[in-house]
Amino acid sequence: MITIERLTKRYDDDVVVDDVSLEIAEGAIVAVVGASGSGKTTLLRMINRMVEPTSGRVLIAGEDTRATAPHLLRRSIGYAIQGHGLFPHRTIAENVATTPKLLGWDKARIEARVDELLSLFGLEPAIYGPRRPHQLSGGQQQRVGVARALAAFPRVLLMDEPFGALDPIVRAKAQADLRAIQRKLGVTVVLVTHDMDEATSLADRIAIMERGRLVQEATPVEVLTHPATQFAADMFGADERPFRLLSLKSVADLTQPGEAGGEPIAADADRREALAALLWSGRAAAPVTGAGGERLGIVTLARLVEAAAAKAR
Ligand SMILES: Nc1ncnc2c1ncn2[C@@H]1O[C@H](COP(=O)(O)OP(=O)(O)OP(=O)(O)O)[C@@H](O)[C@H]1O
Repeated sequence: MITIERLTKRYDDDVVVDDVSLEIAEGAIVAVVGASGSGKTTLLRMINRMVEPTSGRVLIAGEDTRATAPHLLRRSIGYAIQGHGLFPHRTIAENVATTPKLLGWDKARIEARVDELLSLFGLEPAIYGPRRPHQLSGGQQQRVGVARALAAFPRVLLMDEPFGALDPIVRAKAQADLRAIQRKLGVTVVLVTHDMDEATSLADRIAIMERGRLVQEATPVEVLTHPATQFAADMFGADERPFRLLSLKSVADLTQPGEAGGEPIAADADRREALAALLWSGRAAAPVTGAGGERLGIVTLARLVEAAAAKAR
């Protein structure tokens, strides 16, 4: 749905994005990761023409982005950044309404859309709509930033470290919200992040940048188990890899018949959580329960340890 073809950006003699080609499927979440200065933000900003490529092109739904004036293109592509970029003197409702207003939607339609989005992000419209950004917490502002980016039904959402400033608990909630909302709206997301857990848990595919070049583009499992370069391996941390691999799948299909005592583990819990629960409580197995609390069997420490090995994928 987004086709990036031989995209290059040069500043004088500096090649900051170097001949990058990438296909992004409709409705996918792609995380772009890489060291600081590797060209992630520049790549992202070439998609909505905030930065004009030196050469190469971007197609969205088959259409060359150069066919549309940049300011019009940006109305059809959501953009959310760290620090939210909210207009401080506008209310939350006005912030979310920014693009619909530019598009000339009528008042009733804008109001309905603002209410819908604020509710979707767990912000009561009557309470938060009239407030100014400084009257919200960082996590709430971040959600407004994403709501604003989604207001005019973009097919593409670009996110540059949108959760970077959030504490781990709020961040996990924001990531879960994004996942749920993305699935609901079917929007294609390109997400620049420094957080490898975020990349592995949120993204369908991970694009790894190294000095302007795209060195690997693959699923999280592939990136973890078959990193294309030493740098790609280092990025995901040798000592973290087994745990990240475990976090990609639930315990459901490791469940086996048997009896075990103690606190049960939900079948949809991820395997990393299950391993932590067993290690922490000093058990070799735990009961597994379904959505309705029914017993499905047990998961053992041994199965989890087996599943953490690269060859187990
Ligand atoms: N307008 C510009 N003029 C000159 N050089 C630039 C410009 N914008 C970015 N660069 C350079 O391009 C390189 C890539 O920058 P970019 O912001 O894309 O990297 P990044 O991977 O997003 O980094 P970070 O993770 O630190 O945000 C950097 O070396 C940066 O200094």
